[in-house]
Amino acid sequence: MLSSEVHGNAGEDLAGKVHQIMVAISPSSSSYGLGSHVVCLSTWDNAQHHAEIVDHRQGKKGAEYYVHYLDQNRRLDEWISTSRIEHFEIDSDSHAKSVGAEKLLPAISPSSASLSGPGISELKLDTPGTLDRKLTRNLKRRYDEMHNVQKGVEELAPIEQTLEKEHEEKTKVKNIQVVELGNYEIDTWYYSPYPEDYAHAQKLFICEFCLKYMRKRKSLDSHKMKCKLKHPPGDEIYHTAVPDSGVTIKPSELEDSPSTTQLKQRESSKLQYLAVFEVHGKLNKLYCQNLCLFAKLFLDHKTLYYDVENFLFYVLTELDDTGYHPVGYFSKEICSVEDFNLACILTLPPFQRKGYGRFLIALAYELSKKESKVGTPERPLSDLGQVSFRSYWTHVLLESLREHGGNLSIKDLSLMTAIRSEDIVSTLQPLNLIRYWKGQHIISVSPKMLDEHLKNVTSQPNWVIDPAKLHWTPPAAYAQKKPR
Ligand SMILES: CC(=O)SCCNC(=O)CCNC(=O)[C@H](O)C(C)(C)COP(=O)(O)OP(=O)(O)OC[C@H]1O[C@@H](n2cnc3c(N)ncnc32)[C@H](O)[C@@H]1OP(=O)(O)O
Repeated sequence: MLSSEVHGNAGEDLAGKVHQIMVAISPSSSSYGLGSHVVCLSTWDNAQHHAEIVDHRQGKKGAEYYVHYLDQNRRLDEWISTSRIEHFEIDSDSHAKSVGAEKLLPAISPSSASLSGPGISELKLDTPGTLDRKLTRNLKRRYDEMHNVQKGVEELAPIEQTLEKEHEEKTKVKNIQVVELGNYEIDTWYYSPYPEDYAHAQKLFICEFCLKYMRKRKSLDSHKMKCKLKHPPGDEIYHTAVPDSGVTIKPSELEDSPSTTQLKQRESSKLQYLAVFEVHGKLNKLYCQNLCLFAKLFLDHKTLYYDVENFLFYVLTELDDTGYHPVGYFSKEICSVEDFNLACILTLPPFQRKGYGRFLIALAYELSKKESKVGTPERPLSDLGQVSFRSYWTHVLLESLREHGGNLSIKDLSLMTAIRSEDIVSTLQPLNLIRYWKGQHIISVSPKMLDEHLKNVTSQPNWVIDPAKLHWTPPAAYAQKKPR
């Protein structure tokens, strides 16, 4: 496949530029000033929430406000009409202070209050705040490290604070509201720095094979006639078939290239054929840039957009008789000095909570095993990233301990699973399976404790990756490859 077959865009002539958010009308024409605090009815649960006015504009039916719900993730920010604003909070400062304090410890645990909204049906978060008040600064730092808690802006170094504030300012209003990809129309979650001509389109049309983005359906239709890609432009490194029930078909039971008849048979028996493609950032730059811009619509934090050359992208696809349709991906730095085995991970919203995130995480660790390395995901982790990694680590570690009768050191476990020691400690400690003895952490576990914990894990399918079926060469060998 030639990389020139990937049709168009990414940065276009504006590569690397991040756009300013438009402010449609001046603050004076609004009855709620920017930054003021209100109580309003959200559209995602129709309940009252404290919110902050982030932006405003003149809509067809009057003033509209872009609000950030103070106790929620930014993916739930939205434009609402004045009729949804129930009242204005005069004492916004004191409220802001209390909310700021609550936001310090967003640790995620499987118990406690749940949260809902688009794409987030049951995210469970610890009720924060109480713990914070009891911790000294030192203890809190240790707690944060242990639990992957992200720092508040005020805790960052000055240069990081400036960058963080700039990032917040530039990305505070979601620019593109909807994307159409294949058979799906997907509501976006966050701002993405598409080039100026596209950055403020209400909706973008995206070719699901080359990820070129367009503003008009007719452009997409004519593009489809020309685009020859039927899968991501790279090498297939793994395939498997999974039934809807989540039980794995052994890769050995799969023929190498399924025929249309076989695919139809699978369809009737509700089998889903999955394939993962490795796409090299240097060999297929445009595709990878388009992928990053698209992924940013669902990733809150800074991510790479244009400097993709030093990364590999592992794109998970579902196969049907029209082609390989992307459902998620993760990126991996070719040479990570910090032992990161995954930079960014995304499952597209329509495919979330089906086990694909865990499949991709498991794949990232299988690649680390092939490299004889231990790995860890790049920080910061998003709330959904944390919950997914913690679930994967918990499951894999408990299973390994059960298999070996609990008689393993942290180092043994790390070598066996490719999970970094710090992640092992932070996973097993809250389960009371770690003791601190003579200055070190040691695993302290009985079969009964393991059985108890294992009863509570995994509601999602757990697709096992068969290392023997993984066709993959560690990245060092890529230095010699030429663009295709
Ligand atoms: C290093 C980084 O990249 S951090 C950034 C991570 N990426 C993002 O935040 C982008 C947006 N989010 C996503 O793309 C997805 O939510 C992912 C990739 C994090 C997870 O993908 P999914 O395909 O939904 O994950 P999957 O179905 O395998 O579930 C994994 C675990 O997370 C849990 N989980 C996933 N979504 C949710 C949710 N909304 N609420 C509660 N739990 C959830 C699942 O229940 C499962 O745990 P369990 O087996 O213990 O039940």
